[in-house]
Amino acid sequence: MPFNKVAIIGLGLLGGSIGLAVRERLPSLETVGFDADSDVRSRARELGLCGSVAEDAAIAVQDADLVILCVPVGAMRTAAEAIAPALSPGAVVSDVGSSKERVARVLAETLPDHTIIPAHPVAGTERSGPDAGFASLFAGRWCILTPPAHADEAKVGALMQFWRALGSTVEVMDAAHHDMVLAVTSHIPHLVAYTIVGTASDLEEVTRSEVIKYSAGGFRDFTRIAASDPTMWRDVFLHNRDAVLEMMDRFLRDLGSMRNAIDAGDGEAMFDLFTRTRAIRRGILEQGQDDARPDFGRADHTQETSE
Ligand SMILES: NC(=O)c1ccc[n+]([C@@H]2O[C@H](COP(=O)([O-])OP(=O)(O)OC[C@H]3O[C@@H](n4cnc5c(N)ncnc54)[C@H](O)[C@@H]3O)[C@@H](O)[C@H]2O)c1
Ligand SMILES: O=C(O)C(=O)C[C@]1(C(=O)O)C=C[C@@H](O)C=C1
Repeated sequence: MPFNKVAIIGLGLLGGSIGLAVRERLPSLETVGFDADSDVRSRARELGLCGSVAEDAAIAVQDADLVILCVPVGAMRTAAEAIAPALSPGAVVSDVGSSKERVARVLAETLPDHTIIPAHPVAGTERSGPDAGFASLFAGRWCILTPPAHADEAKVGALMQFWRALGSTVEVMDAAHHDMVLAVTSHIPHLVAYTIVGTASDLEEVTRSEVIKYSAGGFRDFTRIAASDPTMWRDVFLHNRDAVLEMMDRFLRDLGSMRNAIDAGDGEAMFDLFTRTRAIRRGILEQGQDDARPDFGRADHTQETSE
């Protein structure tokens, strides 16, 4: 492994999972963690998420050759400012933020003299906080790196090696392209889930108890997604604004077409779309990519919220 010491800033679902995965898969790699919330730092120590948990971000990154910012995308600047004075000159600074272009810009502005290689492990659950982390989160999942155009290739290769060691399949992508793809595959689906659950709970005829009572099927899947962390997702939509708006306009057009088909009794249009989307689902399953996260439902830490 090309790294000796990794500093993990932010010890929630992502940071905690990285710490646990390193302990399991790269036991010789030293891990130091930090979180801005003192309760999270205490809990991270109890859970052993990292080899040690520092009381200060600057102390955590001292002598680290890899620093991973695992904070909401809106907190990246504050987190980067806090580590700036103590970073080793040769350290690789990365992150796990769900949107990439603006985060990359913020990190480059805040840490102009350092190697920044943004990353996004496309792996998560609706849970957050230090108790949500688990070692197998990244196994068999994609991790997308979005290095700047003239990034040091050896350092990009080292970061790839790190994520592969945690079980991920690594892909390199342009940050703007990443943001467009993730807008449609992750960000808008979350927005749809938040909205449909909100709409259902707002309807006067459908009382909250009925929403819960009849949510055994498709709606229940939406409630899982809609239980995702509000801070994280507010920040994603504030940061990936342009790509989300572009993809949302397309989605709204397509939703409008479906509305027209229903209004006109055009069963053929509906049948065609539903047949096409069913084939997409089958294709995903044939590639061996189920929609369940690794071990989902088999261990306590991955069970649904509120159960
Ligand atoms: N949850 C997911 O499914 C998922 C998946 C992939 C990537 N991500 C990305 O990972 C990042 C972290 O998400 P998470 O799910 O682990 O969130 P989380 O809420 O579980 O953890 C975030 C932690 O960051 C801490 N924090 C906030 N500001 C800080 C600062 N300035 N310095 C130090 N610590 C700070 C918080 O106290 C919290 O403990 C986000 O950028 C998110 O977009 C999330
Ligand atoms: O499965 C879930 O609960 C997730 O929301 C995971 C998910 C996704 O949309 O795929 C959410 C945000 C991330 O940036 C990456 C993964």
